[in-house]
Formats: sequence, structure tokens, C-alpha cells
Amino acid sequence: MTRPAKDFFAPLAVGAPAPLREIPARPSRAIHFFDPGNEKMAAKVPDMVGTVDVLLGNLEDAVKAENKEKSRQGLVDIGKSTDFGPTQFWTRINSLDSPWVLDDLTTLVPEIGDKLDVIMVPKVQGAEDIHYVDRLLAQLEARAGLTKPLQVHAILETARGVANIEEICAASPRMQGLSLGPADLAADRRMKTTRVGGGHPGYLVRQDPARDDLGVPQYDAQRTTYQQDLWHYTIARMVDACAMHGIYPYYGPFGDIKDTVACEDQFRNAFLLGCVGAWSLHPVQITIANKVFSPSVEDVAHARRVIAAMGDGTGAVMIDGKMEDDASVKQCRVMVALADALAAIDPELKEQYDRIEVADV
Ligand SMILES: CC(=O)SCCNC(=O)CCNC(=O)[C@H](O)C(C)(C)COP(=O)(O)OP(=O)(O)OC[C@H]1O[C@@H](n2cnc3c(N)ncnc32)[C@H](O)[C@@H]1OP(=O)(O)O
Ligand SMILES: O=CC(=O)O
Ligand SMILES: [Mg+2]
Repeated sequence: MTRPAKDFFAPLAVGAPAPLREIPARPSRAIHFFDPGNEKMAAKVPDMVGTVDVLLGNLEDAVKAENKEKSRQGLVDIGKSTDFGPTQFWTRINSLDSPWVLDDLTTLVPEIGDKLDVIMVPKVQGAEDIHYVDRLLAQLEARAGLTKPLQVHAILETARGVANIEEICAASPRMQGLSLGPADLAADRRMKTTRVGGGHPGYLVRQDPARDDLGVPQYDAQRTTYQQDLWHYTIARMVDACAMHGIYPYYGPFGDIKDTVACEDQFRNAFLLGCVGAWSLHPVQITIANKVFSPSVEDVAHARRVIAAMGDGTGAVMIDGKMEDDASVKQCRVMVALADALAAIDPELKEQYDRIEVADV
């Protein structure tokens, strides 16, 4: 059950920092995963600061059981020794039923709780999981004397989690966002796939058969097929639930590292539907996410033009043969607000957006 409105923003432990009233809209186009126990990856982290919006030290799946303690300690060392500047610092803890998660939280909060921005919780099933983490974090924050509350991000990777999506988003003022976890979700749903995110050639629709002069369908004639997106339904649910609760939706992992083209397509579908970012599993995917989740110069130019033409934002105007009104100007404001936020942290993008001529507007 969700707490009554009057108690929703009350700290859950004496001495814990006051919960945030609003989740900050910090750019997070790529959430870049690294294993803090892998020396080669860990060594790259300081140089990645400033090149990616979020660096996430992963402690869960993809870290071998015998390396869990090493990765946790590696994360503590990186957290203490790194100045993250404009880059956010997140972690993915082990699942709540695992033998490692209690030590993850009781170690990370006192050691590097002041450096961490967001704790990603995997395999969240319902509000009860968030309530557990919420209270424990409050106790640990109070004991550590933290002044800034940690935010919580849930991965949607079970059928029950998807069914309970709204209550998960509403479970705590710490809730920062949701990510799609397509690999675990596929397994939990008993989908017949063996991939980490992305499409499947068997999930398609086929063009109707052509008909001969007598109207008889030619079933054996060549017919075009169109591959469909396995994740459309779940992403759309995530976007609505997150928008309703003032938190942020993300595409999760795309496992075919070499298929940069299909990765870009999946990320772009998510961007167009309302997601703010995606996971990056390999440095090559940072570039893709940064590109896709930044509005194009053309879209920003058009949006600025509509906003300028619409004056106080009411009424209707014609631009290039198209009707624009209150509803389209609101979409344009979303686009420009994102462009402004990105320009503030990304000098290359700022230069591109600044180059849009006043004449274009
Ligand atoms: C379903 C889920 O839960 S998804 C989330 C969990 N999975 C992960 O976090 C996976 C993270 N990524 C990885 O483990 C690796 O990128 C792999 C296994 C996919 C590929 O690793 P490799 O085969 O070593 O890739 P590759 O040879 O292209 O690496 C090139 C360099 O980039 C480094 N690198 C690879 N991935 C990363 C990364 N995520 N962060 C930083 N550096 C990386 C490698 O260490 C290597 O360094 P080197 O040039 O000093 O030798
Ligand atoms: O954790 C991510 C997933 O796809 O599973
Ligand atoms: Mg998973």
C-alpha cells in the first residue's frame, strides 16, 4: 500500500535526509555499465568522466558469483578516488533475494553514499520491493550522516513487475525511473527468444496476398514481410507510467554489440516514444545513445520556429503547409527544453544548436 499523501515526503528514519519533491531532469542519454572488479574496465572509468552522462558500476548479472566481493570493493575504490564532475554515478545492486544485496547496501551507503546518485534495483516485482529498499536506505543514510537522499531506479524484468508498474513508480519519492530489462523479462514471460534486447526475424506481419484477375488470392506469390518490435508494448507502458509519476523511462541493454545499426534503431524507437536514454554495455554504444537521445538540429530548428510563430502558445498558424496549434507547440517546447539541457553539458551540441540561424527560426 502507498503511504497517505500527508506522510509521503516524511523521512523514513530519524536523521535521514528529506526526500526529494521532484526528480531532477539530468541528462542521462547513456547509462554506461562497467564491472568495477574488472581491472581493464575500471582503469578506463576516470577518462570516461565527461564523455558519458551516467557511469554505472554493475554488481549484478554479468559479474561472476566468485567476483561479487571484488566488484563491490572495486566500486568503493572508484567512488572514493574519482571526481565525477558532470557525470552521474550509479550502481546496480544484486537482486533483493540474493546473498549479496544486504552487503551491497550496507557497504556502499556508508562508504560512497555521498558520491552515488542512483541505485538501480533489478527484478523489482512490486511496491513491496521498493518499500524495503526505501526504509533500509533511510536508516543507512541517517547512520552515515548523508545530506542528499539516494534515488532508486527499478528494472522492469518480470511479468509481475510489468503488471505492477504503476504501483512501483508510485512507491517512493526516491523513484527516479524505470529501465526495460528485456533479457530477464523474456525469460520470465517464457518468450521463445535467446537474445538480450532487440528484435527477432520471426516476429513479423506479412503483406496480404495479391489477387489474380478473378480475385483469387495468390498465396504462393512473393509477399513482403515487416519485422515488428517485440518491446513496443512494454516500452509504451513504461513511458506512460513514468510520465504519470514524474520519473524517467529508459531502454535497457542491446546485447548485439557489433550490430550498431539495429542498436541505433531500437534506441531511436525508444527515444521517439518518450524514453530519455538507454544502457550502454560497450564504449561503442555510448556514441550511439548520445546521438540518438539528443534531438537533431533540424528538429530543434523547427521547434524553435513553431514556438516563435505561436506567440503566447494559443491559436493556430500554418508553417510549411502544416497546421500548428497549442498541442504542437507543447511538443516543440519538450524538444527545445531537452536541447537546452543537453547544450548546457555538451559543448559540441551547444555549438550545433547555437548555429541554427535566427533566419531559420
Ligand atoms: C542483461 C544484462 O544484465 S546487461 C548488463 C550486464 N552486462 C554488462 O554489464 C556487460 C558489460 N560489458 C562487457 O562485459 C563487455 O563489453 C563485453 C563482455 C560485452 C565485451 O567485452 P570485450 O570482448 O572485452 O570487448 P572488446 O574487446 O571490444 O573491448 C575493447 C576494450 O574496451 C573495454 N571495454 C569493454 N566493455 C567495456 C565497458 N563496458 N566499460 C569500459 N570498458 C570496456 C575492454 O576492456 C577493452 O579494453 P582494452 O582495449 O584495454 O583491452
Ligand atoms: O538486466 C537486464 C535484462 O535485460 O535482463
Ligand atoms: Mg536482468
